[in-house]
Amino acid sequence: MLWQASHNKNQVYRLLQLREESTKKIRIHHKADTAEYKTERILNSDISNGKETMPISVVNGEDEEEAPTDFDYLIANCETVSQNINRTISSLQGCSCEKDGGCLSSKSCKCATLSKGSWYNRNTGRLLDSFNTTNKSNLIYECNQTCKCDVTLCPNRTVQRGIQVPLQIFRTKKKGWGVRTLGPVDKGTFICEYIGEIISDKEADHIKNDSYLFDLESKGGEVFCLDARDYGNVSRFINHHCQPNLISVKVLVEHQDTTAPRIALFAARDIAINEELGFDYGAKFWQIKLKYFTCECGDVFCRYGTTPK
Ligand SMILES: C[S@@+](CC[C@H](N)C(=O)[O-])C[C@H]1O[C@@H](n2cnc3c(N)ncnc32)[C@H](O)[C@@H]1O
Repeated sequence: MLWQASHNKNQVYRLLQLREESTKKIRIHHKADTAEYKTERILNSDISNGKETMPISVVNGEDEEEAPTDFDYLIANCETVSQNINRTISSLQGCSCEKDGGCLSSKSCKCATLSKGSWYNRNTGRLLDSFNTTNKSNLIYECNQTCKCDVTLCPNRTVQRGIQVPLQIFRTKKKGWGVRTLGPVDKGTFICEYIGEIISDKEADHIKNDSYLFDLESKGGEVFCLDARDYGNVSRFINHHCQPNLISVKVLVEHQDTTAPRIALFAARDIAINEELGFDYGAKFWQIKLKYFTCECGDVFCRYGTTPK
């Protein structure tokens, strides 16, 4: 009887082992097969904990890594030491447009005049093709707290309205975490802001992990960087791409100190559902990082891969 019991126990154990092995095989088989059959674990249904306008889920169909928890999710830039940024309300210029009537009309809207034009489509809020994204000193002045326009109707408040497209953090094959869109996105759509801690360029020279830095490149005055290592949002997971589907635009909202603009990421072209998002980290990043790893963007025109074209 004892033998029988232990025999049965062994059998059950072996059966369980076999089931586990076959499950593993199925998972591996599916992994090697088409992406559609991948077993994807939902690790977090909203890493922002309700802070964003839309939930940001985290999934992993590649390895055993759990959702990242080593940073604080913020939806606005922060400082851990006070920086020399002019945030006085008296230096803020706003428009006197009634309701939404005049906003974005260069003739009467002060914010459009400061922006040297109107750069958002008044119906969709999308960035217009006419905005020159290659000139990094171009700035968009969104309407602010001193403007007379109606906040809900004003067409010059795209970035301050927050994320409007469903985004997901997912495990990539070769680049750690990445971000993709769960719906199709039209060219010019605001995707998300690059959030981080505002630090001076001198502080940036001495930080241990420089992988999450975004250079604010100011001409004259203080030079700041955004460091998303410890404080950031979904954008800290967006990888570099040599032919990116995102472009960055400097935007001023609640203060107009041009040395510390907000960084908004917009769709550089139409983006397909489930497509990974990427922006160009710039030559400075790769000058340092090429000593340690090469670009895995996989584009035929990749500039920093193992076989640069
Ligand atoms: C701002 S983080 C992006 C999120 C990162 N993948 C993660 O898992 O947290 C930048 C780091 O991601 C990786 N990365 C980003 N783009 C890459 C690329 N095109 N090729 C290889 N690694 C990349 C590098 O390790 C880089 O230092």
